[in-house]
Amino acid sequence: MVKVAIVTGAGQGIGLAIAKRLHADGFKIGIVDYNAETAKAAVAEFPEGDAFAAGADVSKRDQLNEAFDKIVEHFGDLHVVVNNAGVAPATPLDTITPEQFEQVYGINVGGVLWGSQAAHKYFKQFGHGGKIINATSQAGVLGNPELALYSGSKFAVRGITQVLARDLADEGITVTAYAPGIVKTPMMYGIAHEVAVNAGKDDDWGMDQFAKNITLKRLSEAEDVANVVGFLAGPDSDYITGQTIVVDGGMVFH
Ligand SMILES: NC(=O)C1=CN([C@@H]2O[C@H](COP(=O)(O)OP(=O)(O)OC[C@H]3O[C@@H](n4cnc5c(N)ncnc54)[C@H](O)[C@@H]3O)[C@@H](O)[C@H]2O)C=CC1
Ligand SMILES: CC(=O)C(C)=O
Repeated sequence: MVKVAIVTGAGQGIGLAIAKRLHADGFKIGIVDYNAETAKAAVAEFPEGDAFAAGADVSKRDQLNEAFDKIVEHFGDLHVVVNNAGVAPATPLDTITPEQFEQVYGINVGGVLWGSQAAHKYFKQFGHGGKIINATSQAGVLGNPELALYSGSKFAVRGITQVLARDLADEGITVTAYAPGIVKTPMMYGIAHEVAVNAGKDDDWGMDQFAKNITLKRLSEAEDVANVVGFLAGPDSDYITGQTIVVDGGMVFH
């Protein structure tokens, strides 16, 4: 049986690491990203025929549905959906604009809702269950300074995960979330830079603001997160639903 997983935001960073891990676990990989260039480069990292990219902005339901349609038509099935795409601008309270609110919630929350809807449609159509796995953050468990929009959106992802776990359980669908800590990706270096500029400091200082409370005393690799998502996508997690698994080296305990 061909196992198929879709990972959004898999053009780089955590999403790409997840796609590679799921491929190593035997999945064919559908990559959804709004950056066509990185998505194409990501596909080239897989053996010929094992990965397929479809461009979409996850905040746009029609675009995301179309991307799912293309991937499912290409591989013929769907078993796992990882709603990973997200954005994280630093947003000190007085600087927040309605446009930023719509962008961050549209992508981080809308992307999870629309991706879950599309997953549900295909799990029903194929008559088997499936797994929906959503990206939240340690900042979605404990409010982080200067991240009001981002933290709020990631709290919402945990809420949606819990509700969908209850709503879809009867159909053999589990819904879980992963909450990374401070991962060495373009996103995290971007946040550290913004916070540093706002404070008139350098980027290392910005990173230290987030890194100083890590119990294991090292920043996260994207693979630390991908390992957990591999578990959530596989059969060993079949009795887990509604939970957020925190993979942050011990920043928040909940
Ligand atoms: N890097 C970190 O320290 C942490 C990241 N996370 C979460 O993990 C997820 C992945 O983060 P990173 O890999 O670090 O980010 P990243 O910025 O390095 O990569 C994100 C990817 O998603 C794509 N993307 C962004 N918005 C999109 C949209 N509207 N439609 C389609 N694709 C879109 C980008 O093109 C990029 O390929 C995000 O949801 C993020 O919030 C959570 C906790 C910590
Ligand atoms: C970007 C993020 O999720 C943080 C700082 O936890």
